[in-house]
Amino acid sequence: MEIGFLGLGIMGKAISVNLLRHGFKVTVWNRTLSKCGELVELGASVEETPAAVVKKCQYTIAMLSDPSAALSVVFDKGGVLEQISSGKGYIDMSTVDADTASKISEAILAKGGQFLEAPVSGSKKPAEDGQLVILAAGNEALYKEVIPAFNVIGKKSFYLGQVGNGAKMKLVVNMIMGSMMNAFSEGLVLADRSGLEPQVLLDVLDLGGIANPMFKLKGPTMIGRSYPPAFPLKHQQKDMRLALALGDENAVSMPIAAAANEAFKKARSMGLGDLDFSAVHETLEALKPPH
Ligand SMILES: NC(=O)C1=CN([C@@H]2O[C@H](COP(=O)(O)OP(=O)(O)OC[C@H]3O[C@@H](n4cnc5c(N)ncnc54)[C@H](OP(=O)(O)O)[C@@H]3O)[C@@H](O)[C@H]2O)C=CC1
Ligand SMILES: O=CCCC(=O)O
Repeated sequence: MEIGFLGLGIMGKAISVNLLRHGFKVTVWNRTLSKCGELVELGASVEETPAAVVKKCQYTIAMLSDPSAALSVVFDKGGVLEQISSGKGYIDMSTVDADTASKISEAILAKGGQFLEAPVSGSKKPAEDGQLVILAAGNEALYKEVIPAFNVIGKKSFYLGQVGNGAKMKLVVNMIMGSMMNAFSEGLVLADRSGLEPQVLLDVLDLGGIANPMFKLKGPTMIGRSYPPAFPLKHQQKDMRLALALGDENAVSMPIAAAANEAFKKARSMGLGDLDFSAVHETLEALKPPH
């Protein structure tokens, strides 16, 4: 199966490498074209525009930063719409809102193409290891056709029905995750300031009912105040913002998510947007060195 891949950031690169490793032919494009070099060394082909990738491949996957990037790659000059046609499938794995997914879907369908949104749960390491959770919605026939690729990319795929449901599910999950990360940060600081060993707190948490892979993975680096980016904080804040807008549309009050969003915004204002989202820890006053 020949797959086109648009967007070689943290996730796009990891997913493309994994597809190549499993014998898929992959043709890549990235806005900053120089980032394609590493993939070429591993056997990928490169094209100079998203349109050229779509022209060459029956199926094209995109993994882009946010709604504006996802729209630009489809609608701008040299974009996906110029070459999408009957018999071609476009699969957008970027985390966006339901409106963005619907706009893209309508445009692709109007050109005779097939569309699937397929945001993912899981970060850099699960992407490298093919252990993502895929939240697909849209054209069910296309979903079935690309299952061989999804089986390599993820450990489980969900088909969620109409376009928009994938985006909504992903935003709900990340809203919970962003809120948890803030509570966890406060807990680490509270333990430290009240004379407890944060590492012992991690051990206690890991044995109880709120044990989870995120605390286990991020806890030790947060204690060391190191935040190498796996999931960039600017993207987590984008997801909180989009989840809050979904809450707004549905009249769901979300005071905890709103507070978490403020903390991520504050972290961005401190210049921490490109670090891992666990860097929200740095917003806590108690962590800062005394003046
Ligand atoms: N990292 C993670 O753990 C996870 C991320 N996600 C989601 O996946 C998506 C990608 O995340 P991630 O790989 O971490 O992000 P990165 O910031 O590492 O990569 C973003 C990608 O989008 C491209 N891009 C940005 N703006 C534009 C634009 N205007 N036009 C064309 N391309 C553009 C970048 O190109 P360039 O190289 O030129 O800047 C790059 O390829 C996001 O929606 C994120 O929320 C989902 C699950 C986990
Ligand atoms: O959108 C990013 C999700 C990160 C994760 O699930 O660990």
